[in-house]
Amino acid sequence: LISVGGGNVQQQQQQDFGPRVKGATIVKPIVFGNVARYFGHKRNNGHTHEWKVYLRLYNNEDSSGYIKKVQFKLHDSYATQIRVCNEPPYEVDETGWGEFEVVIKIYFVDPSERPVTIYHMLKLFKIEPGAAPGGGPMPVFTDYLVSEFYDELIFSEPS
Ligand SMILES: O=C(Nc1ccc(C(=O)N2CC(c3nccs3)C2)s1)[C@@H]1CCCN1
Repeated sequence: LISVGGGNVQQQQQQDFGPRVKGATIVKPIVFGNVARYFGHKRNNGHTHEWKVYLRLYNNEDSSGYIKKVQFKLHDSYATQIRVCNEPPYEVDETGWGEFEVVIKIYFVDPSERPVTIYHMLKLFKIEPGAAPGGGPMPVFTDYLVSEFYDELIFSEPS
């Protein structure tokens, strides 16, 4: 569970969750992850897959009232390593050849709510037991792959 810092929200009413009750806790379910598709061959630039990394509210609820922006930090070999989404959909479409960690950072409308950082390991290949030398797992390029996780943003209303 991801707790969003102790914002002094009640005075500013920055987050529009509707009427606030003292001591209440607001839970916002989120989904983040990536989808990937194998091109079926290696391109001239060495890229083999297109992929999309994303973050969304679980039920696609409107987040504009309390999420200001979402940043995706890619590997430093990508042009513009930090991709910023100032409104939904919070996603980055790219191509590549390998898997690496993407750092997702959620900034909130209320400046007193600290940003939340999520680490997602980009997944392109299914690891399946294969005939790798030494019998280890053999990465398989499947045509389409989804690697998706659930979490919750917890906003605690100071009592
Ligand atoms: O793969 C891995 N790291 C990767 C980092 C970046 C990757 C990638 O796909 N690309 C760089 C990007 C561009 N190059 C030129 C213009 S954009 C396409 S892969 C690690 C290493 C071993 C296990 N996983």
